[in-house]
Amino acid sequence: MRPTGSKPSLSGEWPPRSSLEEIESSEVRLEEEREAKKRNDEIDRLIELERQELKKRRPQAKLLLLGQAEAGKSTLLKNFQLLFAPKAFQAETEAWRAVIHLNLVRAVNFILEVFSTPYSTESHSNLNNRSQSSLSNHSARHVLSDPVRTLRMRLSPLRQVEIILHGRIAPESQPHSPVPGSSNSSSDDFNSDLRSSLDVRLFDTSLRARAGWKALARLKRPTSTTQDELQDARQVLDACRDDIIALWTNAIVQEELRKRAIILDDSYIYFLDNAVRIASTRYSPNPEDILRARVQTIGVEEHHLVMEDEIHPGHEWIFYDVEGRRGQRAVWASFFDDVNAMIFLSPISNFDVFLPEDPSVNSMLDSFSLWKQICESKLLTQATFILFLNKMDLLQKKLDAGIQFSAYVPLYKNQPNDLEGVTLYCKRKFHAVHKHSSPQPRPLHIHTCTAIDTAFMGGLLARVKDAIFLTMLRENGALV
Ligand SMILES: Nc1nc2c(ncn2[C@@H]2O[C@H](COP(=O)(O)OP(=O)(O)OP(=O)(O)O)[C@@H](O)[C@H]2O)c(=O)[nH]1
Ligand SMILES: [Mg+2]
Repeated sequence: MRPTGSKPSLSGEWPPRSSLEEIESSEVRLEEEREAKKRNDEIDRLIELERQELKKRRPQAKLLLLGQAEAGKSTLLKNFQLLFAPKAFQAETEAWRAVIHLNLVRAVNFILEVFSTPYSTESHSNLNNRSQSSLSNHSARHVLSDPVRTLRMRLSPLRQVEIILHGRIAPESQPHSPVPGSSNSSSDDFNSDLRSSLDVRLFDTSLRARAGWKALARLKRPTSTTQDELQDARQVLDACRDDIIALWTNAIVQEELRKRAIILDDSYIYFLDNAVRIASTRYSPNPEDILRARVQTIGVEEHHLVMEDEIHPGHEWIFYDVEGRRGQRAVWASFFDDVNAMIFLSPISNFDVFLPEDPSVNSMLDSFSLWKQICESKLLTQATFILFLNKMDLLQKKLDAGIQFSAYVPLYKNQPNDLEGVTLYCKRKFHAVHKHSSPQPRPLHIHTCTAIDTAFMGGLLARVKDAIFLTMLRENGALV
């Protein structure tokens, strides 16, 4: 390129000196421009590299799992793990084996306890006067036939098995006498009095373990004593297999449980029904067994789920899984900041159940009022709300058995006592509460589900995952 504005020199030099200087300086400038471009290209390269790195690391999502006790929060979390981090889920199988064994042993010991303890007014004397008088009237109902007495003796080593397994999973707490059940909602005086007393005992004695129990259970090198103890416990359980089945299928036992209005938790029935497989020393849990295993959450647990699927590998979702009991709910709010999605579980099959922690409160009404409080929270205005109406399988069973939804939810009077009608009523109710209680409009997704049904949950959670990613993209401004 010719330097502009150069004139011939009077001294006759060509090119004139000033032009030479100009040419030199323009070359310097060109060189500087080349350097600057190189630097810019390098900066662009680094920015692109960083962008690629960021893309690889991907943003984290923060999700809250809320709802009353036994709503299925931890079970839903297991479903997320099973679907999106199957290798991590598989790695925990061994830890779950001990919990499932403990669940089974507690169910058996509970039945044995029902048959060994006559009803007593003393242990329930502080509940209420009505139940005290009623229980004392019926204390003579204690029945123990010979075959059951023999089974009780033969199964007595399971007490020790329970202590060993409990020490492995929840060493910080003492094993309680097991009460893995509740009683039905019959209006009969005796049954309803018994129900309130048993529900209180259930509340006091469910298996509670701190978040670290899995790590404890899968310690790489347990001491040889622990190893031997566990091995012994498994062998005792295996040796008791036939007797467990004999107890569970015994007509007198079933009749007595029915007479006493005791309905075992659905999960404990499942483990007892599958005792032949579970009590075997060769037993390895399958996904449904793990979803059925019950460990009550203590406080608020943080779980990191790193996606293993091909679409979002390495994405990290941080779940906050809370303890649902009434007395624990005050601490939830301290986890409400920067939440991407709030997932609320309502076990709608519980329409005829009363809270173990407060037998005067109907579980479904408690769920509605808890939902209202959460919707009202100003801290959660940015979060997407996802509501799961859970335990549809149990709802279906109850309606099929003729239990009237309207007997517990009077507003439902004169409407069909079927799954469709009841579900629609609940959906509308939750939707209306959300609409009227939220400080500002916010997305709400409502799903019905059965959290122990892996096939059903697979399709549902794939859609839920997409909805959460979409929310995150919108929040990050990537989608308008
Ligand atoms: N039948 C049936 N059982 C379910 C369903 N969802 C959960 N469960 C069982 O219900 C029990 C309680 O579930 P969890 O997930 O432990 O309940 P949670 O909400 O975490 O309860 P807390 O930790 O006490 O607050 C477990 O034994 C589950 O296997 C369901 O849809 N159907
Ligand atoms: Mg839980």
